Amino acid sequence: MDSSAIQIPSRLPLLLVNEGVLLPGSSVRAVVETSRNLQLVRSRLLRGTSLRSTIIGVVPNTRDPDTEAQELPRLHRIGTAGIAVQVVGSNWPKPHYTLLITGLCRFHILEVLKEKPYPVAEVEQLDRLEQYTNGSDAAGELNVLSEQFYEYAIQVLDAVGLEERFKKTIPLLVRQIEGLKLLKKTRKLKLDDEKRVVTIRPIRRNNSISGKRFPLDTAEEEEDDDVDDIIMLEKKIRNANIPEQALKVCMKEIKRLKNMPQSMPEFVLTRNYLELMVELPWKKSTSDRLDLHAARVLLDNDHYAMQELKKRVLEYLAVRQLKNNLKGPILCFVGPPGVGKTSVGRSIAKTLGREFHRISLGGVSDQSYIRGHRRTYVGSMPGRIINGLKSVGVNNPVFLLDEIDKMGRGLQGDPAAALLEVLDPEQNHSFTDHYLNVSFDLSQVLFIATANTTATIPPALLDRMELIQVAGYMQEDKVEIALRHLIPKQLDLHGLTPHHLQIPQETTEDIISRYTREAGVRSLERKIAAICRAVAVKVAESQHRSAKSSHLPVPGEEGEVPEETKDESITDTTDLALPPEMPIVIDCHALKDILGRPIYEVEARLIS
Ligand SMILES: Nc1ncnc2c1ncn2[C@@H]1O[C@H](COP(=O)(O)OP(=O)(O)OP(=O)(O)O)[C@@H](O)[C@H]1O
Repeated sequence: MDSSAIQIPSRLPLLLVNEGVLLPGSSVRAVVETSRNLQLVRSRLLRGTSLRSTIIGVVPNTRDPDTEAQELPRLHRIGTAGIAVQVVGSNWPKPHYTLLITGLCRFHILEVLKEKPYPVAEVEQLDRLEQYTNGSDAAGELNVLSEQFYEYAIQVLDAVGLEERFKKTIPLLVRQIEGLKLLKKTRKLKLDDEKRVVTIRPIRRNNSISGKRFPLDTAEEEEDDDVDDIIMLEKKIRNANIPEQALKVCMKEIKRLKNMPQSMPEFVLTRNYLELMVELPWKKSTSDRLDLHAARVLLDNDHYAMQELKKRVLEYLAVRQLKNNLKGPILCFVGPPGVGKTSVGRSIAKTLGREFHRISLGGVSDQSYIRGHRRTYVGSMPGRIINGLKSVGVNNPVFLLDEIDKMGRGLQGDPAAALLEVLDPEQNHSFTDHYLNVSFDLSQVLFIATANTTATIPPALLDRMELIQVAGYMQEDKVEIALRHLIPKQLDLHGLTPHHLQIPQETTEDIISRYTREAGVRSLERKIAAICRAVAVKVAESQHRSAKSSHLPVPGEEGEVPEETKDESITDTTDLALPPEMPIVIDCHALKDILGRPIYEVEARLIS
C-alpha cells in the first residue's frame, strides 16, 4: 500500500446491507432495520462526533435478508469502507434509519473481532483512496451500470485490480449498448407524434420510429407522457386569458419545467403553480342582475325586518345600476351573533346573480392566510382570497369576510395589514398574493364584512368600511322570523312538511321566552331543529308501521296464515289503532317533553 494514500481505520464496524452494493466513489441509500445495524447507527453514527467514527464498513449481506438470525451470517469477505454522509430516522411503518453512504475504498476482512451488538472486523485496505476520490469517469460509469445488476455488482466489488474490474464490466457495457441500440430501432412512432414535433426536446423525435412496442421503453414512454402533459399545460396557459405580465411568468416557468427532471420535487411544485394559474378566473365574470324591484322582493323574502340594512343594500345596488364600475364602499354589518349578517351577505350575492364565498377570519393571526406563502416555503399555498377565486371560478364574486373583528396579530405578520390592500379600491386592482407572485385584479370582487363589535377592528381597516348596524330582535320580530323563515327552513331540512308538524305561535313565543336568551335567533333555530328531529323519529316510525301493515294478510285468507304469524299480526293491528295523529301539534306539554324543563321559567312567570 502506498504511504501517500489515505488510510482507513484498521478496525471497522460492519453494516450488512441487503440491497445494493456500495462501490468506491458511488453513493447508496441503505435502509437500516435489523437490530444489529440499528445498534451500529446508534452507537457509531449518532453518538460519534469525529469524522473517523462515521467511516463504516459496508458488506453485502448475501444471505436471505428476511431472516434475521441471532448468529452473524457468513460474511462476504470483501466490502467497501464508506462515510455516512446523512442519517435520517423515521418511525413509519416501524423504527428505522436511512443512511446515505459514499464509498471510499475496498477492504478485505481479515478477522471478525466481535459479533455483538454489531460486528467489528480487522480489515485490510485494498484500494488506494485517492484513485477514486479524484473521480475517474470510467469508474463512475461502471458504478452506475453495476447498480442494476446485483450479482455482477458483487463481482465488480470483488475485482480489486483495475484490469480485472474492466474485464468484469466490459460485457455489461456491451450489453447495455446493445440494449440501447435495440431500443432506438424499435421505438414505435406513436399516433400523437404530430404533437411531439413541437416538443422542447427535439431529440425525442429520433427515438420514435414505427414498429413494435418493447417493454424496455416504458420509462421513456412515461417521460414522453410527461412531455405531452407539459405541452397540454402550455396550451391551456395560452388559452386561459391570462394577462400579459402573468403570462410571461407562466411561460418562464414552463421553460424551466421542460428542462427539469420530473423526479425533482420542484417539478411538482412548479406544475401545481401553473395549474393554479390556469384555473384562476383572470377575465371570467358573471353578468350582474341589476333589477331593483326583484332585489327588493328577494331581500324581503329571505329576511324579515332589518329595514335599515335592506335600505342601504338597495341604495348600493341602485348606484351600481347607474354606474357599473362603482369603486367601493365596503359594507360591514355590525351586530350581535345570530342576527342574520352572514345570511344577508348570501342574499345579496343571490340578488346580484353573483357567486358567493365566505372567508372566516375568526382567530386568524397570520397574514399568509390572506396573502399566501412564498413558493420557496415548504408546503406553500395561495392565500384564502386567491383560493376563493379559484373555487368560485369567476373574478366578481361576493366575498364575505366573516368575523373581521376576531382577527389576531401573531408573529407571522398582521393579517389586518394584508386586508388593507385587499379592501382598498385604489390598490386592490393589483393585489399580489405571495404564492402567485403576480398581481391579480380584485376590483370586481364585492367585499362584505361582518363583525360583532367595532372595538377590536384596527382603525385603518375600520376607516375603509361603511358600517351598518344590525340591532338585536324584539320578541315580536323573533316570532315572525320563526314562523316565516326558521320553521319552514327546518321542516325542509328534516324532510318534514306542515302535514307532519305544526308549531303554533304560542309555542313559538314560549320557546323564545322560556328556552332562549339572545339578541339573534340562532339558539331559537337550534330549538326548532331539536323539535323537528324528535318529530322526525315519530313520523319515520309511523311510516314503518304503515309499510308493515300493508303486508298484513287480507281477511278471508287468514286460514292460510301460520298460527304464530297470526298472533303477531293481531298485535300489529292493535298498534295500528294508535298512530300518532298527523300533524303533530307542539303544545306546552310536548315542548316540555322534547326540550326539557324551561330554562328561564321562573323569570318568565314573574314577568307575566
Ligand atoms: N331577519 C331574519 N330573517 C330570516 N332569518 C334570519 C333573520 N335573521 C337571522 N336569520 C337566520 O338566523 C340564522 C343565523 O344567522 P347568521 O348566521 O347570518 O347570523 P350572524 O349574524 O352572521 O351571526 P354571527 O355573528 O354569529 O356570524 C340564519 O339561519 C339566518 O337565516
